Amino acid sequence: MPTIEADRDDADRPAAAAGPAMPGRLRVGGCDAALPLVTDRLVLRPPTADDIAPVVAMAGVWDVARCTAKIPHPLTEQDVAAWFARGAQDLAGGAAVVLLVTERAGGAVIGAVDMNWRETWPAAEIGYWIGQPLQGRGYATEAVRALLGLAFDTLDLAEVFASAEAWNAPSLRVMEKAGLRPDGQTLTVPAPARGTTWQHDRQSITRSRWSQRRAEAARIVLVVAAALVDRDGRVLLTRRPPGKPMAGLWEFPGGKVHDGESPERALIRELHEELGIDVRHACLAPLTFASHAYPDFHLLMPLFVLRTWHGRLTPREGQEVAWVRAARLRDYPMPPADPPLIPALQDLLLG
Ligand SMILES: Nc1nc2c([nH]c(=O)n2[C@@H]2O[C@H](COP(=O)(O)OP(=O)(O)OP(=O)(O)O)[C@@H](O)[C@H]2O)c(=O)[nH]1
Repeated sequence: MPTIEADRDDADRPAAAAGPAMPGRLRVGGCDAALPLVTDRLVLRPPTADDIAPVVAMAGVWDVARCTAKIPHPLTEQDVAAWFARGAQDLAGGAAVVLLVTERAGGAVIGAVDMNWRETWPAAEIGYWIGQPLQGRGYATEAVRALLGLAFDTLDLAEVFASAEAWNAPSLRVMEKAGLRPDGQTLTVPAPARGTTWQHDRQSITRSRWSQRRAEAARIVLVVAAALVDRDGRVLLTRRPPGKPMAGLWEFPGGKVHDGESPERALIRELHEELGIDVRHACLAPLTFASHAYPDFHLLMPLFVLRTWHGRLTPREGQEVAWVRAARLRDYPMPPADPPLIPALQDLLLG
């Protein structure tokens, strides 16, 4: 039975020890600790014994195991316990990290990531998997981005690489979205579930490229939005149409502020374009704002409250609309920037 992570001989480590020291131990817990990693939707934390059963249930599925370089099939509780023990040892030794991917809301374990810099320092190899019911929601990309932050910000590594089979399009897409690119090297990778090895094209990202992407992502995009409130105190949400980023999510009507426009003028224009209504500047009451780091830009979005407008409200872009009671706003899935706006609206409307 292959183990979940093959033992590796530290003597094989390249002569990196001649240069600066390998990163030290990562501190876990506490406000200034490196771990856990927290993202919009996830907490990435070291495993505990309570996680063995859920991990076996998820990673024991053939369609998960067959794509990884670590998971044997069938998978036993002993395999997972050994993997966790090895992870704890590596974490303590400052050589690698194994983190479970858990949902911030509810704390359920949904997958795992690992990063190993023992043999490859000052580069690191990463791996990731998400359990089947939760695939396709961008969790792996979110987790990998957090791992890159750990690699470059905290551990000061020079490069991070990963690889996947050419048929594993979802995994390759995760790398692409996280900024990794094919670098012309090939890797021989174990495939324990299949009892073989694979030749993979390696994909990587250097620290300088990652810093450059991060600087681009810090670009502030000013978007302005309105909470239209009707006579019954309900709030208008509109649904992002198919084909747009974050399609299907419910948001406040509005849009980007163009060069030379004030936020109020931009909002008046957007509300006319999107909903066919005419709005007077004096009817826009500033309420609160959203400030959120999306992967490729930083959103700054003032939210105005609007109770009076002229004209018949008509969704002009084919978008779905809903009038929602303040107490029900959280029932509507929104872009990640929006939920922090809800308490201010509820305070205003529910008193
Ligand atoms: N209007 C609006 N945009 C929001 C909200 N929350 C949020 O994250 N956004 C983001 O802010 C940006 C709004 O820009 P937009 O609506 O003018 O642009 P778009 O991407 O839909 O299309 P466009 O670039 O073709 O104009 C989008 O990235 C959108 O996802 C919200 O509540 N209302």
